[in-house]
Amino acid sequence: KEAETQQKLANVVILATGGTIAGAGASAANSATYQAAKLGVDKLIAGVPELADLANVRGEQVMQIASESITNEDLLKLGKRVAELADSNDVDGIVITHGTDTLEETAFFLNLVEKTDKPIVVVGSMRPGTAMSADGMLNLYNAVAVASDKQSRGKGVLVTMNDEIQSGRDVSKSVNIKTEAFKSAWGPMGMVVEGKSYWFRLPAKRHTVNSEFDIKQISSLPAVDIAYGYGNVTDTAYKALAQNGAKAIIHAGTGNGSVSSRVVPALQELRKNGVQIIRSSHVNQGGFVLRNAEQPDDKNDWVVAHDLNPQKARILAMVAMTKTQDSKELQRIFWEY
Ligand SMILES: NC(=O)C[C@H](N)C(=O)O
Repeated sequence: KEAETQQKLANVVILATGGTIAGAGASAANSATYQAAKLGVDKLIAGVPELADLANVRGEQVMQIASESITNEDLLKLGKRVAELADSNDVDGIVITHGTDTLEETAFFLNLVEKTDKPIVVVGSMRPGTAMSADGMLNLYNAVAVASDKQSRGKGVLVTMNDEIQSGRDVSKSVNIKTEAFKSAWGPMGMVVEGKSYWFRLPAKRHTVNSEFDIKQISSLPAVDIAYGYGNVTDTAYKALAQNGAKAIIHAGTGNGSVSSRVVPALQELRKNGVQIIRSSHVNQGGFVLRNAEQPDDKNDWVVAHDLNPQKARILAMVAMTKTQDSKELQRIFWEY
């Protein structure tokens, strides 16, 4: 009988990378003061015995770090392991436990480069498992529920936080401390309640199987950095980033991705020297940057990130620049993904 149910259940692999979901604090009152990335994947799985009702779950520790310390090499390592698992016949879905600080970057990266329609779900928590009202257990349970559900196929990389199913492309950590931290300007795709998913919308942008990018073809990512726009800004950071080897600079601009008149000449000069300039917005939710609005992008040969926030624009620029150095191609990619 047991063997029969095991056969019916989906096979889900949990790839653990660290973060607060694997964190531990000194007391149950420590919801914000704790060390991230302490617990191994076996402990995470053992902490939620109900996972066994949803899927045949096994775990792998890919790394053990707080997500603010994730590097491009870590992204590639994780991405390549996800692709190997997605290719194997005995894997139906993949869950990645991850710190929340850069979770949106990893989720978007995987959304761009994994050539599979199998569910890939990235999940974290805002409180460590040792805290009162810890959110990791339920978030993980929901992630495994979504990853083992056939309905989740072909919807791009997903994120399950706070009972919601979000698109890995759109979602962003918009609040810290609170458990309702992850929001998308375009709304969640669905909800998970008691291990069952309820879907309401689909992503309109290219992803996974419809993406022109493939992790198997990517061996390194180019240097792309971000500089912040604010009152009284100077061009120092932009110039320093370029001097340090940045192939593209994401302008985390004010408002519509506007650029201070004190910075414009430096960006025009950098572009002439081959550095791509990509205008995005650092408004907290729902940045929306259009070509030639605020700045003459056609004349300057700059690119706009449209609705992608600066950290997501960095991910797309890196992936795109593994294939093209042409600013018009880059702009096409920014419209399509
Ligand atoms: N809530 C968290 O996971 C935050 C932690 N700093 C991390 O990103 O690893």
